Amino acid sequence: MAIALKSSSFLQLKSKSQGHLLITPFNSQRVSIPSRTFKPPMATLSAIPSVGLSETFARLKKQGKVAFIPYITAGDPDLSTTAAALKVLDSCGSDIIELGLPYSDPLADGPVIQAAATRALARGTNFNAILSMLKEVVPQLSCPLALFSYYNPILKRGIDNFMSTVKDVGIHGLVVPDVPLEETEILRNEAVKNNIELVLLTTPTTPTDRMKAIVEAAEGFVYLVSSIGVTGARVSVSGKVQTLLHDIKEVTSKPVAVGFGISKPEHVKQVAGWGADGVIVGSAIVKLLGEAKSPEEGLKELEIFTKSLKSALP
Ligand SMILES: O=P(O)(O)OCC(O)[C@@H](O)c1c[nH]c2ccccc12
Repeated sequence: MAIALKSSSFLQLKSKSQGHLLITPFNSQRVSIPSRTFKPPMATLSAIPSVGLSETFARLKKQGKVAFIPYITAGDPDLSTTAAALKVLDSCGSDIIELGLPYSDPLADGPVIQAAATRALARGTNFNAILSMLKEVVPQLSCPLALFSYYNPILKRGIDNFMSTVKDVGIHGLVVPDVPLEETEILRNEAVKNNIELVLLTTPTTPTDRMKAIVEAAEGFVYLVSSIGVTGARVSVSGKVQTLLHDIKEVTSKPVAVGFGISKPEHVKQVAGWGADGVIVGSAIVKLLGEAKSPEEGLKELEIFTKSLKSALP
């Protein structure tokens, strides 16, 4: 299964020196997939934040604001710290939180998130435990949650089963980095049934026609990967992002959030200034939580860091 998935990945991954991975788009064939209008979850889920990703972006846009979207890996350093971290991120003004399911073969991740996933799995973090944690914590959050998962764990559970299960714990969005656009239809069909928005990614090397098809099919927001390679903090954000944002915005009015390598308030400010609707920060936060002397220390540092990133945004 893993080999078949790799060969058909949306992000084709090529080995590079020093074990790094280069991400290039899979192919340039254009496929037209109808987009849909997001419907908010039913009132019966009133305990759970009922505002989805697109609605969150729409609200922020009216206020002239840019979404702050932190990413953390579930189970690192342990699930109770993840639960506490979700609450800290929420109370410090995160607009959407991206929560990663730890996976043993995280192809698009750099050393920091790979290590976080390894630690989480080594502690025995599994899907059911993550679901139980979410069931308790999501009703206490005011911002929506997007789950990040590689395709294999979703397939393993059955796509329909996976979607209805995560919907039941209040998940609003899904990011799957290794599904080619051509294979997203089945995922989207199940996502639609469960009011889950399927976020799609475009990279600096995605050909224009393919970018247009991705943007057309994306829900919630378009994830613009800022640079080729794997996740991880970088010294600066490539100036190319400004042009890429411009190109995407010429073909869509859907919100665009930029991620990969964004790790400082200056980066966040710069990307917002270039017209992004949202900014995603992963590795810098994951590192801080994973390398803290204790979970308590990590949560304190998380609060300070999140506030500094958030306050750099309009
Ligand atoms: O870690 P970074 O460089 O800040 O990048 C965002 C990020 O962590 C998150 O969106 C993400 C984690 N793993 C991924 C794999 C592919 C695409 C995106 C991701």
